[in-house]
Amino acid sequence: MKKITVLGSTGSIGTQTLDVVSMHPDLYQIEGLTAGANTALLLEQVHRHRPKKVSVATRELAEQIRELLPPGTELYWGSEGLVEVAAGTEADMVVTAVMGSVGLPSTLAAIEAGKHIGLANKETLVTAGHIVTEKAKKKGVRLLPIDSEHSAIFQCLNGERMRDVAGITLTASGGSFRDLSREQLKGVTVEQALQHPNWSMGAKITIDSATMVNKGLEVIEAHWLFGLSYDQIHVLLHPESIIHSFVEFKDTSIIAQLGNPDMRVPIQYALTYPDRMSSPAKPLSLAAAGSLHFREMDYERFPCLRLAFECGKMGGTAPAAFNAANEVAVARFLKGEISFLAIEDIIAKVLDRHHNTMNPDLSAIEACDREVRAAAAAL
Ligand SMILES: NC(=O)C1=CN([C@@H]2O[C@H](COP(=O)(O)OP(=O)(O)OC[C@H]3O[C@@H](n4cnc5c(N)ncnc54)[C@H](OP(=O)(O)O)[C@@H]3O)[C@@H](O)[C@H]2O)C=CC1
Ligand SMILES: CC(=O)[C@@H](O)[C@H](O)COP(=O)(O)O
Ligand SMILES: [Mn+2]
Repeated sequence: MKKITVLGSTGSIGTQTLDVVSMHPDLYQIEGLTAGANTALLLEQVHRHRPKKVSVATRELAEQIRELLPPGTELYWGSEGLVEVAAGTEADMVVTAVMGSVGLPSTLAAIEAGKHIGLANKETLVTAGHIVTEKAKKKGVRLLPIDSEHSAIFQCLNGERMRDVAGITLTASGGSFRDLSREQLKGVTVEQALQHPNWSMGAKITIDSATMVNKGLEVIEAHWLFGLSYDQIHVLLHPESIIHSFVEFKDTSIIAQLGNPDMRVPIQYALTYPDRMSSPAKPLSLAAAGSLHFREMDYERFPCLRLAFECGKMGGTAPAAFNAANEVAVARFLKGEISFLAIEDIIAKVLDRHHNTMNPDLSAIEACDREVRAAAAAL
């Protein structure tokens, strides 16, 4: 019986992780769960999966649910609560499915405690990739990718030698506004931005897909996960999201991973690795798909992707600054405070003013995150 903790169990990845766990009750047991503010869903999950420890975003929320928990369930809150649930149970694996850089300290704590990581929270590697990967190596824990593109690359690399790899290509759907010109982007609404063509995901990542920030974060995530240089990482527009990504080898052979867009597949693979099990996902019929399409990435149309590559190559605190500016700008867009195109403006302005610190430790990254958030909120 594998023991699993899910950080962010009430979100899109979190609920799908619990779906996978529920399909295999003989294989998995839930040790810990955390939510932000959705206490109603957390309570349902707690009564179903009986974790030993749970956490919510604030003390107030914790007090609201204290009496409603099954006897013996330990209750925590805030960032310390996340860390306690991440590190303080007997879990073998922690699935990191919280949204944003708030996931960093708990992921580090889980690694420090020797837990294997099912990594959905890409912001963790973007902000502190050098620290997270070094700690994972030192502790001998696996960083098993859940992000669909990285799971695809991980699967394509299975049994291969990294020295034989020429490069990898991450596919990008283009997001909700793939076929709109920059002129047409001026009038788009939050509701339109939240209509992803292929995937049903949390609000923040759906907006990130439309700005192509998501692919930018994924490029940096891939750099750290697979130890590849930025010149070996490419992005290709693929509207159908059926080829999830591919690896090109030195002999020109390409190995790709394909499937209908369904996150339960990469989530389950992270849980079962190196085994595979049957899945409720709809099998892919290439005959039914008929044709797949590809386009070169247009970096003028999607400038955030270019910025992400630049920040990745720069290193230091630049990727953390890129990420924090984006988190604030997206939250402001979702609240209706700024336009869609202002997300890019805010990121670009923040980066223009950013003083890069090379090889930052955790406190330098946290300071950068705080400073950039304040700057991005004021723009
Ligand atoms: N959704 C997807 O298909 C994919 C997601 N990812 C990545 O996975 C991560 C999660 O994405 P997704 O599931 O879409 O996001 P959601 O917004 O759907 O869920 C986020 C989760 O984090 C919790 N949360 C949010 N803020 C806080 C906080 N301050 N403290 C504690 N918990 C908090 C939420 O709690 P609550 O809802 O209770 O407030 C929720 O459980 C992101 O990093 C994303 O980039 C990667 C690939 C695919
Ligand atoms: C499902 C998943 O992994 C998302 O990160 C997805 O990649 C978003 O799609 P695009 O960013 O390609 O629009
Ligand atoms: Mn992805």
